[in-house]
This record gives sequence, C-alpha cells and structure tokens, in this order.
Amino acid sequence: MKAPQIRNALLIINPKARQGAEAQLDDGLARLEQAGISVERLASQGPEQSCQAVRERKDNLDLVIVGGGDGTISSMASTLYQCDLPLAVLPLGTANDLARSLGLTGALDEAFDVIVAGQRQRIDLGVVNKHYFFNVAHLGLGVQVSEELTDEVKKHWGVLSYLKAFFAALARVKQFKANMSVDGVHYRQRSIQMAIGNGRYYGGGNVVDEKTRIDDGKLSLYSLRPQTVWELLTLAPLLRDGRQRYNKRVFNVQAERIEITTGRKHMAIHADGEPVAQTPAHFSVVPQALEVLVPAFTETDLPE
Ligand SMILES: Nc1ncnc2c1ncn2[C@@H]1O[C@H](COP(=O)(O)OP(=O)(O)OP(=O)(O)O)[C@@H](O)[C@H]1O
Repeated sequence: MKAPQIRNALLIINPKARQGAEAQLDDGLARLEQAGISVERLASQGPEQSCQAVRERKDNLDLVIVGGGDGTISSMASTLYQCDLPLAVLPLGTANDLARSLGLTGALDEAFDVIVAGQRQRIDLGVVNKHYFFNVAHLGLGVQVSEELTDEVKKHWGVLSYLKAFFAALARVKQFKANMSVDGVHYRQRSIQMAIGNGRYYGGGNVVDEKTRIDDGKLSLYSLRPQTVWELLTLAPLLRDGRQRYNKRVFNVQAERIEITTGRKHMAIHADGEPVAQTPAHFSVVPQALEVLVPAFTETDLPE
C-alpha cells in the first residue's frame, strides 16, 4: 500500500538503547530532509515522556520514527495505536526483533531508505491483560532470561547477552502447572516455559513458530513440557528456527484468544523483554492494528 507523502515526522531516540547514544543519524536525517520530510528530534527520557510527546503533536504528524530496541518501541505501542499514527523503526537496540519481523536487516541506511520509499503495511498487536505488545510474551524460563538481561549486560555482551542470560536462567528454572483455554478449548499441563507470539521473532532472532506472521491475525503459543537440561539443549536448534512443533516435548497451538491461569500462584509475564502483567492472563490480538513502514516487498514477500 503506497500512502500519501510524509511531511512531518517525530523522531524519538532512546539514548539507553544499545546503539541509541552513539548512532550516526546526520546523513539519514539529511536524506529525509531532501525527500521533503521535516523531522523533529527528541531524546527520550522515558516511555511517559515520549508517549506524551506523540499525543501532544498527533494532529500535525504523519509519522513517528522510533530509534531504539524492542523495549522502546513496545513502550509506545498503545499510544501509537490510540493515535492511529504510522510507525517507522530505526533499529538501535540489542535484539531488534520487531525490525526483523518487518523484514529490516538492522542497517541504519536501509531503515532511512524505507522511510523515504514510504511503503506501508498493517500489522497486528498482541494484548495481554490490556497491555499491548509487538513480539512475544513469556511465562517461566523466558521471564527468567529477561530478568538476567540487565541494560549493563546487554551493553557489554550485545546479541550474545541473550545466550548468556539463557544459561544463567537454566540454573533456576522451575516447572509450573497451567490451565489454558485456547479459543475455548481447555488444556491442563505442566510447563517450564510458555511463549505467546504475535510477531515472529524474540530473544535476538529466535522464531516463535515457523508459521507465524505479524499480520496473520493470530497468536502462536508454545509450551515446553518439563525436561532435563540436556533435552532442552537438544531442542535448541528447533527453538531457534520455530520448528519446535515437531518435538513431542513441546505443546504448540495457534489461536485468537488464550487464557492462562496458574492456580493460586500469580506468575510474572514479560512481553517484548519487559515485565508487564501476571497470571491469570488473557491474551488476544488486534488484527491490522497499526501501520508500519516496511521494505519495498510485495505483501506476499514479507518474511514468513
Ligand atoms: N520510550 C523510552 N524512552 C527511554 N527509555 C526507555 C523507553 N522505553 C524503554 N526504555 C528503557 O531503555 C532500556 C533499553 O531500551 P531497549 O529495550 O529499547 O533497548 P535494548 O535493550 O538495547 O534492545 P532490545 O530490547 O531490542 O534488546 C529499557 O530496558 C528501558 O529501561
């Protein structure tokens, strides 16, 4: 879908994102200027401030460009959705998983090309207990992994920090009992990790399910049954590519609505790497919620 000319954009940069402070943006911004796009630049001090900046300017904006990682972009999901403003991503974080789901390679030049070209695509948003997310929400092991991933660890280790955090989290993983309602069908099981994906990628390029697309109107859930560390390690290549459905130690399903309860115990839920909710949890999807700028593929070429 080719949209009207973009004239006014707000660029929000998170200096705390891994590449946020030192990113070289001058050439890219000059290209936007040449293309007739006037850009106001804002260094974000926090989600509240950047969301408020968008709300205050919404009537005079054609585009919000967010320079940061998944945490930054996710913190603005609900405001972008409510203001019905298109989003462009400058991938300046560590994992940049939303950028991957959109088909961006991570190169800044390319991200500016995408803005100039102006190709748009509507994508879905995931919702957990009224909180919007782009990529994947977790219970169990995935939560412990993101607890290990402090901003300092990410700055120091880069994308490898996800692997480091995974091994640290393995040492304290515990099984839990979950009751699930998946589009009205009930399941009860023990698990060590549940992931509910709206987007395709999480944790620095792992695929939640090979069939998942960020515009398919569905959530993909996988749950890892209790297993030994060795079994879990042998599963790693399948988990990386989203092919875990082929292993019997994994429960896998796609749905529009998922409810999860964990008995009387409340369990933390992290989405896009941030703590956002706890069980009991209700997951759903808002199809075609948000317009984003994407590389100039046809819709059928979008990453599968
Ligand atoms: N809108 C925002 N403005 C300023 N700081 C933010 C904002 N949103 C989140 N933060 C803080 O900045 C930190 C880093 O941001 P972010 O998660 O985007 O980058 P990253 O951790 O390098 O990348 P990724 O999430 O892709 O691995 C977050 O952990 C959070 O503390």
